[in-house]
Amino acid sequence: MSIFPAPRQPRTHHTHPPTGTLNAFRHQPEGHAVLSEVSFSVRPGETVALTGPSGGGKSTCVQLALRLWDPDSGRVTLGGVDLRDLADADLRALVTAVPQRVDLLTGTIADNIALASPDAPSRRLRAAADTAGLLDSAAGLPLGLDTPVGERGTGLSGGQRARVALARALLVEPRVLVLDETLAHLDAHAEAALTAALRTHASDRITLLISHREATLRAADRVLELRAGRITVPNTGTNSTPSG
Ligand SMILES: Nc1ncnc2c1ncn2[C@@H]1O[C@H](COP(=O)(O)OP(=O)(O)OP(=O)(O)O)[C@@H](O)[C@H]1O
Repeated sequence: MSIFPAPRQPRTHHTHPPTGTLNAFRHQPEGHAVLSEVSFSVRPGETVALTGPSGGGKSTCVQLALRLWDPDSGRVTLGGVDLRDLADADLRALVTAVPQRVDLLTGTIADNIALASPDAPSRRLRAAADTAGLLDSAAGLPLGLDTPVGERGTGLSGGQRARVALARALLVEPRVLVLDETLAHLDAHAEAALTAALRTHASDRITLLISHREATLRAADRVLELRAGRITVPNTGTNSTPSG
């Protein structure tokens, strides 16, 4: 699985990207192969949706991109660099996952977005909130970023919390944003709209998202279906040309 280019990598990685192939991954040495010969590349700016039946290996795939695990054979690369060769701190700065259940603290929505990037200028914070849809009337927050948040996020809906979590992740400016059904708390229309907004504001950020919803899959550049640990429908997005 190759994700490229990594930020601040020399341009040569664009022209000679190595192929990242995940030959096999098992959760336990004696267990069944959860992923087999999963090989795909994602280009800067692309939004790739992973879909497929339960147990197909979607979460495992994004967990490998976060290096929660290492493949048994094969490799996962970012900008041509094997994730195993990146320092943990570098990897954490490059690849950010939005958790399904985000911890919110007492304060305002702005305070909560800023948590991971306290020094970010307010204009960037506002832009992240805007992309996450928190400034839209549809977000249902008349006080916007000044909306008070109770302990552990009380007072906010699941969808609003998901948007705050997303804005917090965007403020970090990761090169790879991972959404493992994070937006499932939103209704189908809102999830698709947010996916489309993320794609519009992607610049060279890569988004890997897991979703089952048709509208969201249509909003992605490319859809990969994982069944029993294999990609069964590679490169069949509705919006894109095939990736190299
Ligand atoms: N920590 C683990 N230890 C052992 N097996 C695991 C572990 N996590 C996942 N598995 C197994 O790996 C396979 C793939 O799981 P994974 O969560 O990646 O699938 P998924 O496509 O994301 O499914 P879902 O849509 O239900 O979340 C399943 O057979 C699952 O039981």
